[in-house]
Amino acid sequence: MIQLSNITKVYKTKNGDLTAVRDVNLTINQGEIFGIIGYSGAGKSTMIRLLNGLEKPTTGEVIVNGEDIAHTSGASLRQARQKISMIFQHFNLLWSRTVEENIAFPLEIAGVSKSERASRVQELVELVGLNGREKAYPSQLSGGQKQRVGIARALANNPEVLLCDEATSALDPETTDAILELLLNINKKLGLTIVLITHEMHVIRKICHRVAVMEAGQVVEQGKVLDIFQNPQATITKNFVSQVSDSSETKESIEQIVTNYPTGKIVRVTFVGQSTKEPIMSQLIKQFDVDINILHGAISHTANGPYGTLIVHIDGGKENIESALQLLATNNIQAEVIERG
Ligand SMILES: Nc1ncnc2c1ncn2[C@@H]1O[C@H](COP(=O)(O)OP(=O)(O)OP(=O)(O)O)[C@@H](O)[C@H]1O
Repeated sequence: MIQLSNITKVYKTKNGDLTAVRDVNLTINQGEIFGIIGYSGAGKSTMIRLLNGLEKPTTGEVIVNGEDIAHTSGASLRQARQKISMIFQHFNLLWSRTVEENIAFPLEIAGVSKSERASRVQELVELVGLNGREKAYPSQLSGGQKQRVGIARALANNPEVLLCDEATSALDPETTDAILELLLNINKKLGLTIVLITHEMHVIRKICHRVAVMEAGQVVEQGKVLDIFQNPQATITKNFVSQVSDSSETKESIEQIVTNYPTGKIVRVTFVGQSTKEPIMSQLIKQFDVDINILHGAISHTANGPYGTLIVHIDGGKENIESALQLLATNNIQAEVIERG
């Protein structure tokens, strides 16, 4: 559906060349929700602008729907871009137009007749849950409702790809979840391919099927969201994962236990699928004569399925602890030592 091959983007600035994106290769499949996560300056906005042809790569190819966006211009670029829609952090609504007039705007530009426009707008209003708010102006809407207008407007001309530029970053946590649910429903209902950029791992966990992690213009890690949560490789990915896995209380209790119990190891154990059903902890205690103290436990849900995390303090003889960790590994259970006593 979307193929980025060897993409590099260099901006010419008055201080010299600045490489915003460096040698990126990505494939995004039809109908998937793909997330790009990174801190500020990582190159996410540049990536999204490359996907809709607002920026041209310095080298490389951007294929969307069979069309080489990077090497197309004029009428054929405009035509290709009709199939690529976008929603924004600050909604970018027309403030002097009502909800229904905002949604109708791209239909007017596309030359859709007045009666067709009216029925399409009503369909979209229902799809995004704005019934009864058709005549309201953006200033009379909550942030979540404004983003619903943004989504309806983006879907008006039946795009094949929806790009989301930090679409929930200006919203409170509850509204963020409601908007993410809406995007997930739209993806399922319409089979729409969604590409989103964010700096929040919560967004990735909640709706994305796959994710690419960007740092200093490069994709340092990519894969299925469940795999990335279970077994993050790069340091930056581990930081993002701990954003949603470890509460501040857990961090405090880890610090406390390290002070109080200077021996043993603190280990984050991640269970997926069948492994959640095995009584593995009691097996470790019996078999290796170790003490296990549970510090934190949680089940998290991703678009690929649930996974469970336990943070435990394992104490006992050095060799026994090693053997216990070994047993987890042979059972295909991820165990990461996060602190050594
Ligand atoms: N038009 C431009 N001209 C020059 N440099 C740019 C331009 N756009 C982005 N950059 C630079 O490219 C790098 C990547 O920026 P980009 O906006 O893509 O990152 P980002 O991950 O989206 O960060 P943010 O969330 O802060 O926007 C930054 O160093 C930025 O200053």
